[in-house]
Amino acid sequence: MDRRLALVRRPSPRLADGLVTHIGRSAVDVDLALEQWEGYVAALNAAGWETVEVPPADDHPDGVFLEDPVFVYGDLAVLTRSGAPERRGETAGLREVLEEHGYRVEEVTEPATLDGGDVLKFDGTVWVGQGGRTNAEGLAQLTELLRPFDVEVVGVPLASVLHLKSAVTALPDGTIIGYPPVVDAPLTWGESFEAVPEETGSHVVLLGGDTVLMASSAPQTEEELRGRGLDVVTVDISEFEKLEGCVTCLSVRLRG
Ligand SMILES: NC(=O)NCCC[C@H](N)C(=O)O
Repeated sequence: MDRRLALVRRPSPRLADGLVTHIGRSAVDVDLALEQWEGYVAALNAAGWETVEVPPADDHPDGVFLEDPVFVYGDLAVLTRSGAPERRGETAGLREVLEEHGYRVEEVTEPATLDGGDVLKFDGTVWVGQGGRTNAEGLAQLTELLRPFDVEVVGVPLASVLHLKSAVTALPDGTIIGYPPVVDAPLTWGESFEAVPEETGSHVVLLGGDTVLMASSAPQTEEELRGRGLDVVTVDISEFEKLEGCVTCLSVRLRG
Protein backbone atom coordinates (compact mmCIF):
# COMPACT_ATOMS: atom_id res chain seq x y z
CA MET A 1 0.00 0.00 0.00
CA ASP A 2 1.15 3.55 -0.65
CA ARG A 3 2.66 5.37 2.27
CA ARG A 4 0.24 7.99 3.51
CA LEU A 5 1.91 11.08 4.83
CA ALA A 6 0.44 14.31 6.15
CA LEU A 7 2.19 17.49 7.22
CA VAL A 8 0.95 19.26 10.33
CA ARG A 9 2.05 22.31 12.31
CA ARG A 10 1.70 22.65 16.07
CA PRO A 11 -0.59 25.53 17.20
CA SER A 12 1.13 28.76 18.20
CA PRO A 13 0.82 29.94 21.82
CA ARG A 14 -0.67 33.06 20.14
CA LEU A 15 -3.46 31.05 18.47
CA ALA A 16 -6.18 33.12 20.19
CA ASP A 17 -5.07 36.16 18.14
CA GLY A 18 -5.86 34.41 14.85
CA LEU A 19 -7.80 36.25 12.17
CA VAL A 20 -11.58 36.22 11.94
CA THR A 21 -13.36 37.61 8.89
CA HIS A 22 -16.87 36.27 8.40
CA ILE A 23 -17.78 35.47 12.03
CA GLY A 24 -17.61 37.35 15.32
CA ARG A 25 -14.63 36.84 17.60
CA SER A 26 -15.05 34.51 20.58
CA ALA A 27 -12.45 33.50 23.15
CA VAL A 28 -10.20 30.63 22.15
CA ASP A 29 -8.96 28.23 24.85
CA VAL A 30 -5.39 27.60 23.71
CA ASP A 31 -4.82 24.59 26.01
CA LEU A 32 -7.98 22.95 24.76
CA ALA A 33 -6.95 23.77 21.20
CA LEU A 34 -3.67 21.93 21.73
CA GLU A 35 -5.57 18.88 23.03
CA GLN A 36 -7.89 19.03 20.03
CA TRP A 37 -4.94 19.32 17.66
CA GLU A 38 -3.40 16.24 19.27
CA GLY A 39 -6.74 14.47 18.81
CA TYR A 40 -6.76 15.46 15.13
CA VAL A 41 -3.23 14.12 14.64
CA ALA A 42 -4.19 10.92 16.49
CA ALA A 43 -7.21 10.48 14.19
CA LEU A 44 -4.98 10.77 11.11
CA ASN A 45 -2.52 8.27 12.62
CA ALA A 46 -5.31 5.83 13.55
CA ALA A 47 -6.50 5.94 9.92
CA GLY A 48 -3.03 4.91 8.71
CA TRP A 49 -1.52 8.33 8.04
CA GLU A 50 1.97 9.07 9.21
CA THR A 51 2.25 12.70 10.32
CA VAL A 52 5.29 14.95 9.98
CA GLU A 53 5.49 18.13 12.02
CA VAL A 54 6.85 21.08 10.05
CA PRO A 55 8.83 23.74 11.96
CA PRO A 56 6.49 25.73 14.23
CA ALA A 57 5.56 29.29 13.31
CA ASP A 58 4.89 30.58 16.80
CA ASP A 59 4.88 34.25 15.77
CA HIS A 60 1.97 33.50 13.46
CA PRO A 61 -1.30 32.90 15.32
CA ASP A 62 -2.82 31.16 12.29
CA GLY A 63 0.22 28.98 11.49
CA VAL A 64 -1.60 25.79 12.53
CA PHE A 65 -3.82 26.16 9.43
CA LEU A 66 -1.09 24.60 7.32
CA GLU A 67 -3.22 24.00 4.26
CA ASP A 68 -3.09 27.71 3.41
CA PRO A 69 0.66 28.37 2.89
CA VAL A 70 1.20 25.35 0.62
CA PHE A 71 -0.64 23.52 -2.15
CA VAL A 72 0.61 20.21 -3.52
CA TYR A 73 -0.20 18.51 -6.80
CA GLY A 74 1.72 15.52 -8.13
CA ASP A 75 5.41 16.25 -7.57
CA LEU A 76 4.79 20.00 -7.36
CA ALA A 77 4.50 22.00 -4.14
CA VAL A 78 3.44 25.64 -4.43
CA LEU A 79 4.28 28.02 -1.62
CA THR A 80 1.46 30.51 -1.60
CA ARG A 81 1.21 34.23 -0.93
CA SER A 82 -1.78 34.81 1.32
CA GLY A 83 -4.31 37.52 0.66
CA ALA A 84 -3.91 38.21 4.41
CA PRO A 85 -0.51 39.92 4.74
CA GLU A 86 -0.32 38.79 8.41
CA ARG A 87 -0.09 35.18 7.21
CA ARG A 88 2.65 35.52 4.61
CA GLY A 89 5.52 34.50 6.92
CA GLU A 90 3.96 31.06 7.44
CA THR A 91 5.75 29.64 4.41
CA ALA A 92 9.04 29.79 6.39
CA GLY A 93 10.65 26.38 6.82
CA LEU A 94 8.29 24.61 4.40
CA ARG A 95 10.54 24.52 1.32
CA GLU A 96 13.12 22.34 3.10
CA VAL A 97 10.52 19.86 4.37
CA LEU A 98 8.85 19.60 0.97
CA GLU A 99 12.15 19.13 -0.87
CA GLU A 100 13.12 16.42 1.63
CA HIS A 101 9.95 14.61 0.61
CA GLY A 102 10.81 14.82 -3.08
CA TYR A 103 8.74 17.82 -4.14
CA ARG A 104 9.86 20.46 -6.59
CA VAL A 105 8.92 23.71 -4.93
CA GLU A 106 7.59 26.80 -6.72
CA GLU A 107 6.34 30.08 -5.29
CA VAL A 108 3.46 32.39 -6.09
CA THR A 109 4.77 35.93 -6.46
CA GLU A 110 3.44 39.48 -6.15
CA PRO A 111 0.90 40.75 -7.20
CA ALA A 112 -0.67 37.30 -6.94
CA THR A 113 -2.41 36.20 -3.75
CA LEU A 114 -3.39 32.60 -3.10
CA ASP A 115 -4.37 30.57 -0.02
CA GLY A 116 -4.27 26.76 -0.21
CA GLY A 117 -7.71 26.68 1.41
CA ASP A 118 -9.09 28.14 -1.81
CA VAL A 119 -7.91 25.21 -3.89
CA LEU A 120 -10.01 22.07 -4.19
CA LYS A 121 -8.65 19.24 -6.32
CA PHE A 122 -10.43 16.08 -7.38
CA ASP A 123 -9.80 13.68 -10.22
CA GLY A 124 -8.08 16.00 -12.69
CA THR A 125 -9.98 19.18 -11.87
CA VAL A 126 -8.69 21.99 -9.68
CA TRP A 127 -11.23 24.58 -8.53
CA VAL A 128 -9.83 27.86 -7.22
CA GLY A 129 -11.93 30.20 -5.08
CA GLN A 130 -11.79 33.84 -6.09
CA GLY A 131 -12.49 35.88 -2.98
CA GLY A 132 -10.73 37.72 -0.20
CA ARG A 133 -7.63 35.55 -0.13
CA THR A 134 -7.01 34.52 -3.74
CA ASN A 135 -7.02 36.99 -6.61
CA ALA A 136 -7.17 36.63 -10.39
CA GLU A 137 -3.38 36.78 -10.68
CA GLY A 138 -3.15 33.97 -8.10
CA LEU A 139 -5.45 31.87 -10.26
CA ALA A 140 -3.37 32.74 -13.35
CA GLN A 141 -0.04 31.82 -11.72
CA LEU A 142 -1.42 28.56 -10.35
CA THR A 143 -2.87 27.69 -13.76
CA GLU A 144 0.56 28.22 -15.31
CA LEU A 145 2.29 26.10 -12.64
CA LEU A 146 -0.21 23.29 -13.23
CA ARG A 147 0.21 23.40 -17.02
CA PRO A 148 2.52 20.32 -17.11
CA PHE A 149 -0.27 18.24 -15.58
CA ASP A 150 -3.34 16.92 -17.30
CA VAL A 151 -5.65 19.10 -15.26
CA GLU A 152 -8.51 21.52 -15.76
CA VAL A 153 -8.33 24.65 -13.59
CA VAL A 154 -11.63 26.40 -12.85
CA GLY A 155 -12.06 29.74 -11.04
CA VAL A 156 -15.02 29.89 -8.63
CA PRO A 157 -16.46 33.19 -7.33
CA LEU A 158 -16.59 33.36 -3.56
CA ALA A 159 -18.04 36.03 -1.27
CA SER A 160 -19.72 34.47 1.74
CA VAL A 161 -16.92 32.44 3.32
CA LEU A 162 -13.20 32.64 3.91
CA HIS A 163 -12.05 29.95 1.50
CA LEU A 164 -13.52 27.75 -1.22
CA LYS A 165 -12.96 24.71 1.00
CA SER A 166 -14.86 26.45 3.80
CA ALA A 167 -17.85 26.14 1.45
CA VAL A 168 -17.39 22.88 -0.46
CA THR A 169 -15.31 19.70 -0.46
CA ALA A 170 -15.42 16.43 -2.40
CA LEU A 171 -16.59 13.02 -1.22
CA PRO A 172 -14.69 9.90 -2.35
CA ASP A 173 -17.15 9.39 -5.25
CA GLY A 174 -16.66 12.95 -6.53
CA THR A 175 -19.89 14.39 -5.12
CA ILE A 176 -19.23 18.00 -4.12
CA ILE A 177 -20.90 18.76 -0.81
CA GLY A 178 -21.67 22.25 0.42
CA TYR A 179 -23.88 24.24 2.75
CA PRO A 180 -26.04 26.30 0.34
CA PRO A 181 -26.14 29.63 2.24
CA VAL A 182 -22.38 30.01 1.74
CA VAL A 183 -21.97 28.43 -1.68
CA ASP A 184 -21.94 31.34 -4.10
CA ALA A 185 -21.68 29.39 -7.36
CA PRO A 186 -23.34 25.95 -6.95
CA LEU A 187 -23.83 25.67 -10.70
CA THR A 188 -20.07 25.21 -11.05
CA TRP A 189 -20.66 21.56 -10.09
CA GLY A 190 -24.05 20.98 -11.72
CA GLU A 191 -25.52 17.65 -10.73
CA SER A 192 -22.40 16.69 -8.78
CA PHE A 193 -23.36 19.23 -6.10
CA GLU A 194 -25.24 18.08 -3.01
CA ALA A 195 -26.39 20.21 -0.11
CA VAL A 196 -25.56 19.30 3.48
CA PRO A 197 -27.53 20.64 6.47
CA GLU A 198 -24.66 22.16 8.45
CA GLU A 199 -21.88 24.53 7.46
CA THR A 200 -19.12 22.56 9.19
CA GLY A 201 -20.55 19.40 7.63
CA SER A 202 -19.33 20.56 4.25
CA HIS A 203 -15.69 20.02 5.23
CA VAL A 204 -14.32 16.52 4.79
CA VAL A 205 -10.83 15.14 4.52
CA LEU A 206 -10.52 12.02 2.37
CA LEU A 207 -8.60 9.47 4.41
CA GLY A 208 -8.57 6.77 1.72
CA GLY A 209 -11.17 4.31 0.46
CA ASP A 210 -14.57 5.22 1.84
CA THR A 211 -13.26 6.86 5.00
CA VAL A 212 -13.70 10.58 5.63
CA LEU A 213 -12.69 12.80 8.52
CA MET A 214 -15.07 15.55 9.61
CA ALA A 215 -15.82 17.80 12.58
CA SER A 216 -18.07 16.54 15.36
CA SER A 217 -19.99 19.83 15.19
CA ALA A 218 -22.09 18.57 12.25
CA PRO A 219 -23.99 15.50 13.58
CA GLN A 220 -26.79 15.63 10.98
CA THR A 221 -24.34 15.63 8.12
CA GLU A 222 -22.38 12.86 9.83
CA GLU A 223 -25.54 10.74 9.85
CA GLU A 224 -26.20 11.50 6.18
CA LEU A 225 -22.68 10.55 5.20
CA ARG A 226 -22.92 7.30 7.18
CA GLY A 227 -26.21 6.68 5.36
CA ARG A 228 -24.29 6.88 2.07
CA GLY A 229 -22.10 4.02 3.28
CA LEU A 230 -19.09 6.14 4.22
CA ASP A 231 -16.91 5.39 7.25
CA VAL A 232 -16.89 8.64 9.16
CA VAL A 233 -14.26 9.64 11.69
CA THR A 234 -15.10 12.73 13.75
CA VAL A 235 -12.92 15.11 15.73
CA ASP A 236 -13.81 18.02 17.99
CA ILE A 237 -12.07 21.13 16.64
CA SER A 238 -14.29 23.74 18.32
CA GLU A 239 -11.37 26.05 19.19
CA PHE A 240 -10.20 26.15 15.57
CA GLU A 241 -13.75 26.67 14.30
CA LYS A 242 -13.85 29.89 16.37
CA LEU A 243 -11.12 31.12 14.00
CA GLU A 244 -12.87 29.86 10.83
CA GLY A 245 -10.65 26.79 10.69
CA CYS A 246 -11.85 23.41 9.43
CA VAL A 247 -10.61 19.81 9.42
CA THR A 248 -9.25 20.32 5.91
CA CYS A 249 -6.92 23.16 6.80
CA LEU A 250 -5.14 21.52 9.76
CA SER A 251 -2.96 19.30 7.56
CA VAL A 252 -1.52 18.88 4.08
CA ARG A 253 -1.85 15.39 2.71
CA LEU A 254 1.08 14.40 0.51
CA ARG A 255 1.02 12.04 -2.46
CA GLY A 256 1.59 8.34 -1.81
N1 LIG B 1 -8.11 26.73 4.84
C1 LIG B 1 -8.76 27.26 5.89
O1 LIG B 1 -9.96 27.15 6.00
N2 LIG B 1 -8.04 27.95 6.76
C2 LIG B 1 -8.56 28.57 7.90
C3 LIG B 1 -7.79 29.80 8.24
C4 LIG B 1 -8.36 30.53 9.42
C5 LIG B 1 -7.57 31.75 9.82
N3 LIG B 1 -8.10 32.29 11.02
C6 LIG B 1 -7.58 32.82 8.75
O2 LIG B 1 -8.43 33.69 8.79
O3 LIG B 1 -6.75 32.80 7.87
